[in-house]
Amino acid sequence: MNAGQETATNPEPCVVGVDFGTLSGRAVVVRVRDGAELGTAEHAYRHAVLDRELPDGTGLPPDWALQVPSDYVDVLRHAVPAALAAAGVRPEQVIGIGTDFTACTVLPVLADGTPLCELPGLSGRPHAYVKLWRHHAAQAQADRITALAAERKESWLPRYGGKISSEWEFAKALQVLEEDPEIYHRTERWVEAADWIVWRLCGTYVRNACTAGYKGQLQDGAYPSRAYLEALNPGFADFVTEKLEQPIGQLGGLAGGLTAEAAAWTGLSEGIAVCVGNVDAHVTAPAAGAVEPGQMVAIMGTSTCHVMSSDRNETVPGMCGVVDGGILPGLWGYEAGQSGVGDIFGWFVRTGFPASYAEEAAALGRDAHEHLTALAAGQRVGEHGLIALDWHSGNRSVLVDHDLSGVMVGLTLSTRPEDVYRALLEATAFGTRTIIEAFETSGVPVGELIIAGGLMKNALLMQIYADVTRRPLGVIGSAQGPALGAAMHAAVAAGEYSDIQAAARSMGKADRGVYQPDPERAAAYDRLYAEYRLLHDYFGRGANEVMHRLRRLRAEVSA
Ligand SMILES: Nc1ncnc2c1ncn2[C@@H]1O[C@H](COP(=O)(O)OP(=O)(O)O)[C@@H](O)[C@H]1O
Ligand SMILES: O=C(CO)[C@@H](O)[C@@H](O)COP(=O)(O)O
Repeated sequence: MNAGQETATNPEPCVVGVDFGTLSGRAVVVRVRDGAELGTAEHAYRHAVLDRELPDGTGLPPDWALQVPSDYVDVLRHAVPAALAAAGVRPEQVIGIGTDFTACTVLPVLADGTPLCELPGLSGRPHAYVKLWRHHAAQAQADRITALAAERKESWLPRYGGKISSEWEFAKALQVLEEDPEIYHRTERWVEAADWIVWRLCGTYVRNACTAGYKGQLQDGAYPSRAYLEALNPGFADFVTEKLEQPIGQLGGLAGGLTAEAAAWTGLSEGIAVCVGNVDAHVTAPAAGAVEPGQMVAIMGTSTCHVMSSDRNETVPGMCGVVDGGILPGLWGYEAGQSGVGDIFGWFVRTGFPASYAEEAAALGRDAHEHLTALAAGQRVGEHGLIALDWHSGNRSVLVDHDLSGVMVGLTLSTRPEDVYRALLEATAFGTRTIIEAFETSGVPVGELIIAGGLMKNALLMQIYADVTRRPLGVIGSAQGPALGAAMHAAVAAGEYSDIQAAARSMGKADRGVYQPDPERAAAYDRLYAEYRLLHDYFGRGANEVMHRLRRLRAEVSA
């Protein structure tokens, strides 16, 4: 008997979680009692990521990454009914829906939530679209935001490890003001996609505490002041009061009831609980059962987010933020990350996978990643003679600089694709170790590492992370960690659990210590890591500004 058949006769309450990722949305139907995942479905965004041109062919400069908001609604229309059907669950059994989103993924809308890119005459204007989290073209604005905050000793700056990212709400909004003032002035609300989708579901705009804190610089109940914003750019002075401020909803809180329109899209019942929005990485921590201080969850997919709660509030260099209750109520939530991980492996597969390898992989029934991984798996540590920097999508922690780029040292005429691939896997592990060390040297202990996300299927990568970090690695017990986490928050919003910790105890899943560090390999990796840190500091901390010079040259030439 499959899960669907089982539940067709079982009236137990269920919740739906929807995870809005970089390329697709995934819905999962979850049983409230024990977190059993009864059915799931995925819907790819029709426009994926717009990084070269708009749908009408208007070209985009380098470092842009946009999305089309109607693609998100299509996920509600397609993935949710398909997940329900796969689960064999009747709509009346579903008592709540929760969502999570990539972040900071942010869009300009009118006061009623209409996206500007849907207005007549604006479909050819890049700044009218959603700016995806990995839109990195606001680095110049981010640099000014950081420099001015440092100069004025703004109290919120240390909460972000001393640097504000170009990925976040203020840098992206300032870019709109400075590059397309008309779009800026027509923007009535500058809204996280995480909140926009909840707005679409329940008709109420509630700003979630997670993105407000991590991406919107809301600390101790206040945003950056008007005087600070005015000093950045006089036209930006009223950004907070005019376009950003909104009542804050706590994670797991009730945003409203499902509207008739959204009930028709999803096939769910009108009026069921719609949970306050949340972020993909942050919802995954309770899904992996990580509700104790010091349990770090790394959500490894196209990028990696490291999230951890702690009872200590310390300044950790290059944090994406420390937010009170930012992951779990009552604890300080820390977020760090790497902007490119699976994306870097994907880039190499697209550009460095020869036809002869593709033929061999096809004959063996492997995809390109599986083939390169299998070829690289037999190597001893250091055998390929390579060391790489994992900055193909910039550096999010601890340097917080998206104008940095990738490096590969040690290439020879005998270097093979699997050597480069393995060096890239290792580089991302060194990036994670750099982040863990930043926590520990700042007085925030990291006890345990639990991995979630699509990359946990790569056993070689997991073993490399255990060896490089010298930590046992656990893995989440779900292929849909974020969607499960979103569903768990929905169960809290629907009143089935008193808080997310209680939901995590019944619904969260992880297998602890699946990968153990090997002392010999760990020692060999220490030597390579020392080389990584040399390159990291040399290219990343000002000794050699070549990466920035190359960016400028590229910008001049493309202009
Ligand atoms: N076997 C593999 N080993 C390493 N990387 C992989 C493998 N298969 C896919 N990838 C990479 O994983 C990423 C997708 O991860 P996933 O978790 O599915 O997506 P997302 O981050 O959007 O949720 C892609 O960037 C792809 O290049
Ligand atoms: O930055 C965050 C969360 O703060 C993520 O949404 C972002 O890295 C995107 O994550 P994915 O790689 O799509 O899983």
